[in-house]
Amino acid sequence: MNPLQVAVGVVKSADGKILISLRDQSSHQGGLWEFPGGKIEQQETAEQALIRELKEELNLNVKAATPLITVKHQYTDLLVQLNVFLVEDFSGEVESCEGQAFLWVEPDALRQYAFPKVNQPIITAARLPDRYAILEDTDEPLLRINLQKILDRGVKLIQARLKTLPPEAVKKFVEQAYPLCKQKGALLLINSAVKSPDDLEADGIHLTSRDLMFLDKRPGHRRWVAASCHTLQELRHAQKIGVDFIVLGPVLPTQTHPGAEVLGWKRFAELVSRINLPVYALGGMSESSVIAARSAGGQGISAIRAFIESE
Ligand SMILES: Nc1nc2c([nH]c(=O)n2[C@H]2C[C@H](O)[C@@H](COP(=O)(O)OP(=O)(O)OP(=O)(O)O)O2)c(=O)[nH]1
Ligand SMILES: [Mg+2]
Repeated sequence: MNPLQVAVGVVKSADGKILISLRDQSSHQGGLWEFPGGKIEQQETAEQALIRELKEELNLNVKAATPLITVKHQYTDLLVQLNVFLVEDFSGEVESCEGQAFLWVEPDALRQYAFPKVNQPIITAARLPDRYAILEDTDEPLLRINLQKILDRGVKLIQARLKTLPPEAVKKFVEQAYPLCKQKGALLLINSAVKSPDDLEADGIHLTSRDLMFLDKRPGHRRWVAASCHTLQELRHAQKIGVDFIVLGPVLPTQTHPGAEVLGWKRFAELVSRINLPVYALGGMSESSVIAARSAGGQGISAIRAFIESE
């Protein structure tokens, strides 16, 4: 059966708040909060439907929208596909055209509201940025310089992938790095290949694909859990155990692995479409690849060099 196609907007104000509205009691999934939107009509693109629905429901004029995430869900009574857009460019004051309640909410507070079940990955996508920097092993002074470069570039999500640095040096580095990240409003995740990652204070853990496949449930005490994936099997396992977001690659050839087999954007898009999770593209990315990643259904890009080399 073909899913019911729905266009949905994560509308973000200039001060970073997100618009949610209350579904009418009598509607499907009634009484729950939602991101505004509605059914795509015949002969309409998802974007046209989004523009029409946001005008009809809230009197908002959407000026630009970029794809954020697509999720599919089988309710007992209905199969839906939500085509979600990020809307940062709009005009008009929000009005409740259908008498519904609405609220502007901080992204991190979205979890406190009751949404339909399928909305969980949309909430995660709304809270995450479009760039995920990987901080690689190198000697310590350079590591600090690289972290500073990443932070100065405004990247708000960072993975410390310190696989070969001795545990004491990792601990010392993370103790300095975490407060710096906090100061800049950036999240710091520790790669699971680090010895005793649980002893380090940070925002979460980034599982290697190997560690991911060994787990049969989400490491519970972590605020954020991410994972590296290369195959559909790994993606499905990550979704099953409740990982928050994924890094998938290699998408394009890299200087460090010239002959390696890559997915390409087409296969990346296919794989992303099979799961309901935010996915960052890894491998051969530059800052400008964000647009390609988002068009392919991804959350954005993950990279090592792109954020420490000069633009
Ligand atoms: N708009 C929206 N719909 C959602 C969300 N989450 C979710 O499961 N849905 C489901 C509920 C509905 O089955 C379907 C969207 O339908 P809708 O009720 O918004 O459609 P519409 O605005 O065209 O409504 P109507 O004209 O039929 O009254 O998607 C969400 O965050 N926003
Ligand atoms: Mg609607």
